[in-house]
Amino acid sequence: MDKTSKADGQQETAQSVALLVRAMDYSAEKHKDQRRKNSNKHPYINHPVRVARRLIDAEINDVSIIAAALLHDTVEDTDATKEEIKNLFGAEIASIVDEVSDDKTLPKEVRKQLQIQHAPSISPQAKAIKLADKLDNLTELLEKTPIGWEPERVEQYFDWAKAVVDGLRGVNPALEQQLDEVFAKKADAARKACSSVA
Ligand SMILES: Nc1nc2c(ncn2[C@@H]2O[C@H](COP(=O)(O)OP(=O)(O)O)[C@@H](OP(=O)(O)OP(=O)(O)O)[C@H]2O)c(=O)[nH]1
Ligand SMILES: [Mn+2]
Repeated sequence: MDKTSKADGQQETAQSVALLVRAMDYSAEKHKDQRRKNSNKHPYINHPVRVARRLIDAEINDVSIIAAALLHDTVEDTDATKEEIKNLFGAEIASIVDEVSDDKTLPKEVRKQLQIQHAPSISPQAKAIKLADKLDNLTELLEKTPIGWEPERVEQYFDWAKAVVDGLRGVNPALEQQLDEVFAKKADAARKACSSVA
């Protein structure tokens, strides 16, 4: 590698690191008063950071995808707007965040149905984030039930998430395999619960 391309590479790395730190800082600030819904009540920011880490573990290293993963719940769940994300992080990241954001002005039933409907046609970048998001929520759900969720609601979330995930398949075998393991564990737990009743 000659001197110029080495310097270019270092500058690119510095820009990527800066972008990721700015995305993490923005997300932490926006989610600062939110907690996860289960009895651990961990800070909400743990979830977007874990989603980003799950993508890295699945060998997805694209800076725009990782930044969008860190930001993925800001527009849906805080006062962040698509315009602000675009101004701060650029059109590509804003577009991915938009693709993974539910429109919270719509009734819940409609939002959930739209996720199933849209899953097959969103971009591969958005599909990867949604796979990691569902993997994280389902893994947490297997371990601990959110406060106030009856077993029936947990069942419904698993069934709905499976329908969304099936529409997202084809972008990352590692994430899909981990999701299949979670679905298998859930089915196993349900079988055991059934046989202990019988
Ligand atoms: N499993 C789990 N989920 C929790 C917890 N705390 C907060 N959540 C969030 O709750 C959402 C799922 O709950 P729902 O009641 O179905 O969704 P809603 O927020 O859209 O109404 C997920 O949002 P999301 O990330 O936007 O994903 P999704 O709704 O698109 O799946 C998830 O991140 C927790 O302790 N455990
Ligand atoms: Mn999420």
